[in-house]
Amino acid sequence: MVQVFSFPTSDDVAQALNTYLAQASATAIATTGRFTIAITGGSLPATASKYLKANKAVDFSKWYVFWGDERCVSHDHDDSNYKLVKEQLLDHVNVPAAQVFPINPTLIGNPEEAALDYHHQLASVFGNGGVPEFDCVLLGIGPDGHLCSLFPGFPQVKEADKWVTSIRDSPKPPPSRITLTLPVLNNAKEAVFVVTGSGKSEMFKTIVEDKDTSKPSTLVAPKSGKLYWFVDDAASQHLSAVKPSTFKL
Ligand SMILES: O=C1O[C@H](COP(=O)(O)O)[C@@H](O)[C@H](O)[C@H]1O
Repeated sequence: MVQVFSFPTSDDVAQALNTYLAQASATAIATTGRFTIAITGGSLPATASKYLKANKAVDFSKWYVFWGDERCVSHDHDDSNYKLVKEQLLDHVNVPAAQVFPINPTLIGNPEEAALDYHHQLASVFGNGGVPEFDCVLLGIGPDGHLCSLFPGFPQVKEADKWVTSIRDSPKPPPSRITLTLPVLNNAKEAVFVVTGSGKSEMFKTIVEDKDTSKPSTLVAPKSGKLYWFVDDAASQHLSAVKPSTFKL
């Protein structure tokens, strides 16, 4: 079930995400005792965390936090997606340090090794038996239609076996990165995109309505069928055939 939820403002998106994530977390914890989530960088962490970080009903002690992609920089670098999520969310909530899985900072000079290490970090939580099954992957889109560090026309988009891959020539700086692959993203129980602002409105339509498969974001199609788009009206302004749904859980 693909659903687009469009809200008047980005603040409304932040409030709805708080509601959604609180419920998704509670459901997963009631079922499995934990909530596993992959979070990306860019503009998403601020929107997703705005209300969530103060939500006392969420049991963050049961969260296991991974990154959808990471730039090969130190943890305190301004380009670090870890730093971003730490400052926006993790510094404000009680996720145990042992349940937070950033890139190994000793391997940032070697993206291939860092990707392999990240595979092992995933395996330490999900086991080696099969593709990790996140409760939720929280994703953004780039203006070119990329997601995570899967860029249009780059071979990483076609990766069919590895859970984590690397890139040394990212068209968006910094050039060296690691990223979860589509097999992992599409094995998530729920995939949630967040898009705000008019700047991405054309690309949002290209992905959701035109289904342009040259854009990596179009290729996110969880086997579970649960794909949600949380967007503001500025981002959804060009939709015509796709009608946003009323948000309710
Ligand atoms: O480089 C990246 O870009 C995308 C999109 O970022 P945004 O700033 O356009 O929202 C992001 O999802 C990804 O994690 C990041 O590494």
